[in-house]
Amino acid sequence: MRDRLAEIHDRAAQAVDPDAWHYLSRGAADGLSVSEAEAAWAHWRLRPRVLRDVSRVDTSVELFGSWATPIGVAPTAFHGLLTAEGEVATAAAAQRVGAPMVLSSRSTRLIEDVAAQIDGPWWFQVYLMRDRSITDRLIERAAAAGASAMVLTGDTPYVGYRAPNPAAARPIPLTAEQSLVNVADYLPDDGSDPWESIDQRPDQTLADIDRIARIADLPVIVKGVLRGDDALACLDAGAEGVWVSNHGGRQLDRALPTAVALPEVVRAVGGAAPVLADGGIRSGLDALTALALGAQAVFAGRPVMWGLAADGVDGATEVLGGLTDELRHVMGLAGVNSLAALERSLVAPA
Ligand SMILES: Cc1cc2nc3c(=O)[nH]c(=O)nc-3n(C[C@H](O)[C@H](O)[C@H](O)COP(=O)(O)O)c2cc1C
Ligand SMILES: CCCCCCC(=O)C(=O)O
Repeated sequence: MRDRLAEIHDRAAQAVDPDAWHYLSRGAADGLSVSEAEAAWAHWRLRPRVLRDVSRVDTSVELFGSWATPIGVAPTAFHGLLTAEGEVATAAAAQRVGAPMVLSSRSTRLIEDVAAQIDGPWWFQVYLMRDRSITDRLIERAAAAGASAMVLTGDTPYVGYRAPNPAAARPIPLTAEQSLVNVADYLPDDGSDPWESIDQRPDQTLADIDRIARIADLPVIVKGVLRGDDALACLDAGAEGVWVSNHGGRQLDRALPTAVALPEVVRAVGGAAPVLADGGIRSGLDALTALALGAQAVFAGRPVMWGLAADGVDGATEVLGGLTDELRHVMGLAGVNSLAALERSLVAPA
């Protein structure tokens, strides 16, 4: 899949506006975390089992819904930059593969139009916006449209510093219609800058977990956790899952790679709740490593965006389907035929 992904990546780079490409590719500050994320998975080695019946390898998983694969779509903003159908195309690809889809609060298509593509559950990612009532309405709409969980992103009290493209006229080449599609009806009509109402809210706290769970009447997973003690604090505050992530290296540069932080979080949680993970997942081997380290599901951010940009629904389907096929293949080679059979003893530090 790595070769195929490299090819999709290169075609995507040619297909999209250079400023959009800069937005999706860049990391925060010096870009250390973004460049470390992929390589960190290869610091683990596999300890396969032999003579296990792997004539059928099952990748299905139950996790706030039933899925054919534990490799899902991480929430990423502004898919309208990549393909005309935006998140509607992403959802169609997730539906084809049976992958969990997490819709970003910053989508460029109506929540209801995206939900209509999926015959079953999906999850909604929550950003707490300056005007709390706008966030609350988005949560209510997502729940009404069929979301089965809320993913509260905890690592973005404000957006990390990302060097601008020196040649860019605008940091993100979005139309106002794209960026405000879900919130236009709630904005003040006094001529003020709409971003003042919907910008990130820096005073978010653990108490927001319970608040969101009550508004949605759904489980809340906290995304962006990199420490065991923080995972426990989130669970104590009412979270029903934690998601290990450094936001694709776009928030706090030098934050730990997921491949390093995941074991500490899994140990601390001790099976009390699901642990999810993202960051640098580019192959079935990366996914297998994360799942054996104790993640119940893993998510791809940029690779899905590359697929969308290169080939719309078909491209995103190829990425999700290709990663899943490769996971199935390497599970068999490791001597495991179901996700339940994956366990920590299958991996060791290099
Ligand atoms: C262009 C872009 C936009 C993103 N937008 C969001 C977002 O709206 N909400 C969120 O929680 N995370 C967002 N993320 C972070 C992803 O959910 C995920 O943590 C990260 O992309 C995983 O790393 P990967 O790109 O190496 O797979 C974004 C990432 C990228 C690259
Ligand atoms: C300028 C608004 C960016 C919204 C945050 C999207 C995101 O999480 C990311 O770019 O990363």
